[in-house]
Amino acid sequence: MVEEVNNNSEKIVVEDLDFYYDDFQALEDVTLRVPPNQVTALIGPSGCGKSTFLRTLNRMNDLIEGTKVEGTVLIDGKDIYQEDLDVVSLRKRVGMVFQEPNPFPKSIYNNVAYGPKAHGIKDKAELDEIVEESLKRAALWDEVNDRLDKSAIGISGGQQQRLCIARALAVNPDILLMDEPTSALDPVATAKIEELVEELKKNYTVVIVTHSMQQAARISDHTAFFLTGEVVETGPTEKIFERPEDQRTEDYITGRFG
Ligand SMILES: Nc1ncnc2c1ncn2[C@@H]1O[C@H](COP(=O)(O)OP(=O)(O)OP(=O)(O)O)[C@@H](O)[C@H]1O
Repeated sequence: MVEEVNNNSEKIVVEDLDFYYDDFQALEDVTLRVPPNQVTALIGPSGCGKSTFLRTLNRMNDLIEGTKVEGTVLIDGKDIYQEDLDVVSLRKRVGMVFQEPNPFPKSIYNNVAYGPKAHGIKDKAELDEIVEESLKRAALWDEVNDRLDKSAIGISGGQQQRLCIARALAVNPDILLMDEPTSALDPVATAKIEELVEELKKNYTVVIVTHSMQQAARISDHTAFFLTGEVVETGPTEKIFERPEDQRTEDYITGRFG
């Protein structure tokens, strides 16, 4: 089912996307629109292609040998799979946060400053400002501003995950991809990340994979339900959860399978 949309208002437009790991087809004919400054949740049973799909949005799958993509992914109307596209700047614009917090074994400051430095920013005052602003946006500044030179490995898992979010924000993306960002966290740390996601959508377009339907219902505006590599249904989260059109969506959200 394809939702009626106004193309001009879409941040990401995916049309007829197929994806292969060698001979195995992991995504089939995926068509999906992601609206700007909203949270879009990808839900569905394990192995249905959510993470694979997420990684097609910043070409992270290119790093896996033997993979093949067919179809179209437009970001702000531009095809991100066109041959001469600069993948480094694509990944700068489309940041990513993973399931396990994965800070670098460096100081808190250098975790956040790493990306801007790699992109050529050398001025200390400018870096200081980026680090502070990114940590504030990731709702971590108040907890770590007195120990920026301490190792990122010494902070809690929830703080590490917010640090990874700050690290992604430091290179000024406009889209943030989150692959089950709370699955390794306790309920308190999870609640903080969920609150943060709500806040982030004011400035960023967020696409989040989650195993938790409660989480999708709490924090997303749009939801796409994936099943064996296909998008079965997509639409406003409230509609998907309260009035799904496809029986398979209903079965999944009511816990009848998956
Ligand atoms: N690097 C890879 N090489 C080969 N097959 C892969 C690879 N990564 C994923 N797959 C396969 O592609 C399919 C989709 O996997 P994917 O991780 O995208 O699903 P998912 O919905 O995100 O699952 P989960 O919720 O368990 O993370 C699965 O059958 C998986 O085994």
